[in-house]
Amino acid sequence: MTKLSVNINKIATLRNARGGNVPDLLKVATDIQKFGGQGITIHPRPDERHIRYQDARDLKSIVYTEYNIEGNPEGSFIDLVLEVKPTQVTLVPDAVDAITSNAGWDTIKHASFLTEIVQEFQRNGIRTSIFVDPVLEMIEGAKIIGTERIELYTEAFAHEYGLGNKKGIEPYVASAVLANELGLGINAGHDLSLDNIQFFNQNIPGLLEVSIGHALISEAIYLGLENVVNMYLQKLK
Ligand SMILES: CC(=O)[C@@H](O)[C@H](O)COP(=O)(O)O
Ligand SMILES: NCC(=O)COP(=O)(O)O
Repeated sequence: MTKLSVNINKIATLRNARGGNVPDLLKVATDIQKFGGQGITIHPRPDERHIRYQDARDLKSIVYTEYNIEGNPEGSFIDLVLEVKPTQVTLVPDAVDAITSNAGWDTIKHASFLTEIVQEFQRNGIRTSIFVDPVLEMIEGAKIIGTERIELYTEAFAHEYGLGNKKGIEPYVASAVLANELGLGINAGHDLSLDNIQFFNQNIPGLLEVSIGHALISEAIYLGLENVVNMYLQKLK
């Protein structure tokens, strides 16, 4: 079964809106795991617009499932991840001012940089994943870098699926087939939702983990967090 890792960035967004501790991020992370969530994902950005670096530290003792920290591997982010030592680090080529993640790595152009970073995290017992577009050359480049996993950037799939075009899955299927042949673990994320997750999961061979945040937290406003987590788990069977 594909594991569900819930990205709690947007809980932190709501919390930060009033400067206090409501909603309590640590309680939400605890409850998500109690409801059956198999991982917690955070994406601390340099401006700490939602997840703060201290949240990453505080969550370490709370997350007993899989702990995934995503971000652009620059100075303070690297130090934070090496300090916290999560289950997994997902490397994302985000610009500092990006409203959200909007591209995968060029694993050919940045091969030497990413190889060095991946080896540093692996030496510290942290599983690595590289955020990539569903482009075969990028998958091959990720293998050469030596990462254990890739994360397929699923915005394009979600957009096409929302327009009724199921063919948008095709590059992801081809990428997954190649990743399986190369022995790369496959994660996926960005704009996945209750609407599109079952079709995606049913069509991607070897999918290990999906990380879902924006849609899931938004859906929980109407359906309740425990109910939504279980709806995703049912669709991921
Ligand atoms: C890499 C990825 O797709 C997610 O981490 C996404 O970037 C969520 O970030 P925001 O919650 O800041 O949109
Ligand atoms: N890696 C994707 C993630 O963590 C959540 O992305 P989204 O569901 O908030 O778009």
